[in-house]
Amino acid sequence: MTSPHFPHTDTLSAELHGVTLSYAEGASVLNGLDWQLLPGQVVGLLGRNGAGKTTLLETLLGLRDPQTGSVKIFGQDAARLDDAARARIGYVPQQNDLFEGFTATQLLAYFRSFYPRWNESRVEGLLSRWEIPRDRPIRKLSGGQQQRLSIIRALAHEPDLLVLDEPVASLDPVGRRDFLRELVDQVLDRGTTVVFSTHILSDLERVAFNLAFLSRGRIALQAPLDDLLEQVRAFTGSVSEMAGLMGRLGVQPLKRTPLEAGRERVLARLPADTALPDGVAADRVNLDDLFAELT
Ligand SMILES: Nc1ncnc2c1ncn2[C@@H]1O[C@H](COP(=O)(O)OP(=O)(O)OP(=O)(O)O)[C@@H](O)[C@H]1O
Repeated sequence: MTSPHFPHTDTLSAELHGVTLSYAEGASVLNGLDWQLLPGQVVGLLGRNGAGKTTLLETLLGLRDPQTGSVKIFGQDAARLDDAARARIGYVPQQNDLFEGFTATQLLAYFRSFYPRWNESRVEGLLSRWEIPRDRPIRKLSGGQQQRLSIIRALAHEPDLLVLDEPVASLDPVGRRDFLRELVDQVLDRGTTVVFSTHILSDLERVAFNLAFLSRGRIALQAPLDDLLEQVRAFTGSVSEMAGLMGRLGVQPLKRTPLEAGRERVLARLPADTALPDGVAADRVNLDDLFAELT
């Protein structure tokens, strides 16, 4: 999603290589993870509870130090970003970190002072449209109002990289729709790179997202949602039939699930226009199936 008026850059928005991270008392959460975010890409990060999405997003932002590997944002070491690069990032954490004693007006005035770029008319528009009380202490706002304010703060300085950790968790369906519309506008207007984690799969289907599946500490697969729905198929048969079929099609299974009596279900991504051998039944999968099988 790029157009000629965006500043041209070949630099990756974010780049992680061989990233391993474990917490002091646990097994590794990220396990040799490689990941790239291209400029203008919109990526939905999917993973089960506890898979490590928050850990990954915090590591990507340089807020956590991995034990091994490298993390770069706009080509710079994420742990040592200069001020100019920092000002190009917007972040909505899972637990909002708004100063609770401030009002929305005070909070936004405070953050405005840090950023060379600040879109006041967008801020004003969103505050009104999302009906955020401006002069009440933030701790007295509802969870959804606080989350909206956190989103406004992250959009206000027109970031080039926007990272959102479960941004819609406490929004009602109308709030989620408004938020997604705003996100799409941001991407269309500015070519922003966006990555966000969510469990609400129907929201992902509303925008032409790339999906990244986090499983066992790695990005198991990243691809445009439309391509996945078009190309991924489920096959069922004996283990030997499935091995023969995958060989004939020249594809690696994405997931193998053992069934009774020596049979298995195999999920595979077929190149576009693959002709299936006669008599082979292939089921289409939906986003729920992909989430269940790939995370
Ligand atoms: N500060 C911490 N100290 C120790 N362990 C942690 C810490 N934060 C997370 N973990 C553990 O790391 C794993 C990954 O947690 P993380 O919050 O990154 O997952 P998640 O995919 O974001 O989960 P959810 O979908 O439930 O928000 C979990 O097993 C969690 O218990």
